[in-house]
Amino acid sequence: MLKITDLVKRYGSGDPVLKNLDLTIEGESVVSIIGSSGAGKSTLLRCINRLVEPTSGSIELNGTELTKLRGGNLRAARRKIGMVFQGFNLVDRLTVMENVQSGRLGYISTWAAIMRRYPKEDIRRAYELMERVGIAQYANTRADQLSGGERQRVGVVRALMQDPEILLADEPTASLDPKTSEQIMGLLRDLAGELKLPVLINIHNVTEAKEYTDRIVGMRYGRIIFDDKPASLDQEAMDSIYSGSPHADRSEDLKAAS
Ligand SMILES: Nc1ncnc2c1ncn2[C@@H]1O[C@H](COP(=O)(O)OP(=O)(O)OP(=O)(O)O)[C@@H](O)[C@H]1O
Repeated sequence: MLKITDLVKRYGSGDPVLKNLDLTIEGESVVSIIGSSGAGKSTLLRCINRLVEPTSGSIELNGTELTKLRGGNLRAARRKIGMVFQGFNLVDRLTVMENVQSGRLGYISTWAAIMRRYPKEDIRRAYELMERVGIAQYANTRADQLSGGERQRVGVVRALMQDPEILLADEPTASLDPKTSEQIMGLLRDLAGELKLPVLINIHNVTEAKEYTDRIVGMRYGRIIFDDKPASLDQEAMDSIYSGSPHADRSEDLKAAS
C-alpha cells in the first residue's frame, strides 16, 4: 500500500507546488493522475521515488517511510519502485537484454553487471517478461533499432525486472501514436492485475485515463480536487480540474489562511 500524508513540496523559496496532499493507493489498482500543466503531477511522482526531495509530510510504501531514508536504505527502497518514463530512458547503444537487465542493477554486483554476467534466474525472468510484452525476438537487438511502442515495452520490462512493489509511469504514452498508446495503457492495466501491482500513471490523455484506469485523481495546482471512479468524471469535474491558474489558486489559499 502507498500512503501519502500531508505532503508538501516547495522548490527553493517559491510557493508550494504540492499543498498538504493526502493519497492512499491499495492493492493492485491502476490510478491515473490528471491535471493541467504545472498542477504538480510529475513532482508528486518524483517525490515518491525521491528524485525530488519532499519538503514535509510522509510517504509510506508497504510500511516503510520513504521520506527519511538515506544511502543504502534509500537505494534499497528505490529498487522497489519501478519507473516508466515518457522518453523511455533506454541506453540506445545497448541491446534490449542489456537494457532490461539494468533493472537488476543494485541486486547484482557491479562487476557482474559490467561483464554482462547476468544470473541465470535473471535471464529466465527477462525472457518471461519480454515474451509477455512481445519483444523477446529483439533480445539481442540494439535499443535504437526499435519503434517507440517496442521501446516503451523495454522500459516496462526493465521496471518489472526490479521486482517492484509499485509501478510509477510519468506520461508513458505521450511520445506514442494513438494506437500504440492504447496498447501500452492496456498492457500496464493487464500487468497490474497479473502481477498484483499498484500502478500510478501521470497522464494528459483523459480518454485513456477513463478507459484504462480504475480510479482518477484530478490535481489542480498542488491539490487533489477529484478522486473517484472514471464514470464519475463528468463535465463539471473536468471544468473544475482544468480551470483556475496558479495565481488564482494562491489567492484562494491566502484568503483561506486569513
Ligand atoms: N526543478 C524545479 N525547480 C523549480 N520549479 C519546478 C521544478 N520542477 C517543477 N517545478 C514547478 O513546479 C510546478 C509543478 O510542476 P510539475 O512538472 O510537477 O507539473 P505537472 O503537472 O507534471 O506539469 P506537466 O503536465 O506540464 O508535466 C510548476 O510550476 C513547475 O514550474
